[in-house]
Amino acid sequence: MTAAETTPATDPALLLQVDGLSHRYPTSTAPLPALNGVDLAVGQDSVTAIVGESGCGKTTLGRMITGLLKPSDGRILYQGQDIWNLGRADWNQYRRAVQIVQQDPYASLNPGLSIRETLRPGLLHHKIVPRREVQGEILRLLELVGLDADEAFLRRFPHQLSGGQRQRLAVARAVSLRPQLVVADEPTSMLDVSIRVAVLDLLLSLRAEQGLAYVFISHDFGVVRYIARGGRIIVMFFGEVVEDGPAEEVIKHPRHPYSYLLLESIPIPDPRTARRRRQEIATDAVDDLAEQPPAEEGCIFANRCPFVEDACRQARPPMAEVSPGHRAACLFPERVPQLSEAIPEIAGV
Ligand SMILES: Nc1ncnc2c1ncn2[C@@H]1O[C@H](COP(=O)(O)OP(=O)(O)OP(=O)(O)O)[C@@H](O)[C@H]1O
Repeated sequence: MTAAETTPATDPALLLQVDGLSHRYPTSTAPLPALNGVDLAVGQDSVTAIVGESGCGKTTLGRMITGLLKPSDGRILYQGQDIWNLGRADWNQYRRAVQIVQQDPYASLNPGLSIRETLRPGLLHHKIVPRREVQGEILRLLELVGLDADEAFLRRFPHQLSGGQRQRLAVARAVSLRPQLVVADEPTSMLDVSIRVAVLDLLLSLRAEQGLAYVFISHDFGVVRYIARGGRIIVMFFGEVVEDGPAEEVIKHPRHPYSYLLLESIPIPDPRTARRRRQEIATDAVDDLAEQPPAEEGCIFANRCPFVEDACRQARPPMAEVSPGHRAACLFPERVPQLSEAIPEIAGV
């Protein structure tokens, strides 16, 4: 390994560092740029929420953090080590320490495996507990995630579970390997609102009990607000990070026009308030990433920005500090107005 590949993370509280990450998917025509120069840092025992519209690259980023997809450019440093330069033993250790919970528990659980068979192989393969204790550990995990911890339940198959139970099982499988970081990719977006809150509460309680860090991916600022309290929010647009700051600050006082418009477009249950909300630019589908403007053509959000100036079309604005620990890629962050209303905790509740 070169010195750069083994550079230790400067902050000992830092678990994971993403450094200039870019990805282009090969297509039959030109490569499709899905991520462009993404930086982020994840502290031990922290919550980092990644929010943005569909297609902005959130899942691509999550899969890369989990080691499921190799970036075209950039590095992912785990405890200071580039994960793509790890030896076999360290790589196995990384794949255990960083787990993913995906959006669709129907797709992520093998329908042919019972609950016992879903949880058992990982415990054995990674020698989490001695073989004779595996059964007890499976029952402990089921109890931990709020499922029935009994023999009859262990024999059930995913199709015999409700959507919420299936997602609890997916969470149990992720935490069974005693990870340090869980990437949760829209883990509640396919669940009913009532069940959604219960699963979010489960994730929060597991974090407190097990000292887990989360990278939580969502398009829903209400959900992000609930889960990321005390953590950070990273807003992505068009494959790039446009804002990164303490969760409460980003939600109460966004400093990038895209974050502002995303927050302003959240539906409010009160119809009188709802009428006042703006439902424009940010709610459009994200543009075709193949059309992403090159850096020399200015700000990535310029064509939709209500506050755009000529200067914004000269070069891509760099991420710049707008207040301590809060950065935005905007030349005029002071023009972003205050939100018209505080957003509800979870949209629709
Ligand atoms: N395997 C693939 N091959 C080609 N293009 C892909 C592939 N996976 C994703 N993309 C494209 O890359 C871009 C980013 O996709 P990604 O799934 O990371 O975004 P996202 O923000 O997670 O969106 P969603 O919430 O809809 O999943 C999109 O334009 C998507 O169509």
